[in-house]
Amino acid sequence: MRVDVQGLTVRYGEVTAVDDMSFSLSGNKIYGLLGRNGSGKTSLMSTLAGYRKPSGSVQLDGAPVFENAAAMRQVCLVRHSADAADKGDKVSYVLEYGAAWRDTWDNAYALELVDLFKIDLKTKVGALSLGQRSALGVVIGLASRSPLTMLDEAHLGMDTPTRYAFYDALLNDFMEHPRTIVISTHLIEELASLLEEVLIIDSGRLVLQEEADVLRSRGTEVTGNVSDVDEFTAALTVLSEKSLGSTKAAMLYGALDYDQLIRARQLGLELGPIALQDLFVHLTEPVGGKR
Ligand SMILES: Nc1ncnc2c1ncn2[C@@H]1O[C@H](COP(=O)(O)OP(=O)(O)OP(=O)(O)O)[C@@H](O)[C@H]1O
Repeated sequence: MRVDVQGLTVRYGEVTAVDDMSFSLSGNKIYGLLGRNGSGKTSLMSTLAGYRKPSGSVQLDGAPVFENAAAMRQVCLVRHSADAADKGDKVSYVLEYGAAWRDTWDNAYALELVDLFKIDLKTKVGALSLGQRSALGVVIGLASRSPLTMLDEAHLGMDTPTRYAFYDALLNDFMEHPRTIVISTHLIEELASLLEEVLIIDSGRLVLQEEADVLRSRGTEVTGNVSDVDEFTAALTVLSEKSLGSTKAAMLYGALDYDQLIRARQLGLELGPIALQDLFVHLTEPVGGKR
């Protein structure tokens, strides 16, 4: 599903959560929506899902989503820890409701995922742990097979093995059933390898939208002897550094030119792709104000 957003602003009284945002998603990719706390991710996704009237335009496959039942049936937004589900409902009822609402729902797959995440169908939502509630949200999100599926911090409270099971399920199902998936997360490195395109938002504004591989090529990780790395990076933009004994790794922002690549080789430095997380930290406003 294609998504077109034009001049979108979301305000809560004095607070501008989304500030004149415009972008398009060509579709059938896994998109990472990255942004610091309060940057506007949830406000943006709920507007894309048609939950709030947009100031500006939000179109899904060329049609406005707000007050458009047919378009809204094509969308599944899973907020963290399945908080939209009624705590008194049994898991089995939540799945039935999911099935009734979505034409693309795959019930056999939903049951497979419930089994994978070890969720008892007879348990009431309120009796599930935080991680189990999140897993239920993921079951709904994936089994819906919605042409636009948005997962907003869907991993909240999941332990590490469960999160990895979620990432595997997501990737496998996406390969078999390509669709537009938007994931917001603060665990950037864990999900980085799944993301094909990345949108970074900061204070309600789109900072960048780029293919994940292109984004990674905007920086370099340089590893070698502490003194060699220090010499090499002296005049460059260093995003972060890590030292272990006599070895140091520095994350650099900006592409290296030919002479710098030659110098790195002379010094015996190893060059590798930069971590998405370091780029993200660099591109968004630091905690406590401007750099
Ligand atoms: N219902 C609301 N009433 C008033 N202000 C709100 C409301 N919902 C969100 N906001 C404000 O809008 C801004 C964006 O919030 P939003 O939840 O969209 O950000 P987010 O990027 O999803 O944050 P997080 O990563 O912490 O979940 C914040 O300043 C927040 O305080």
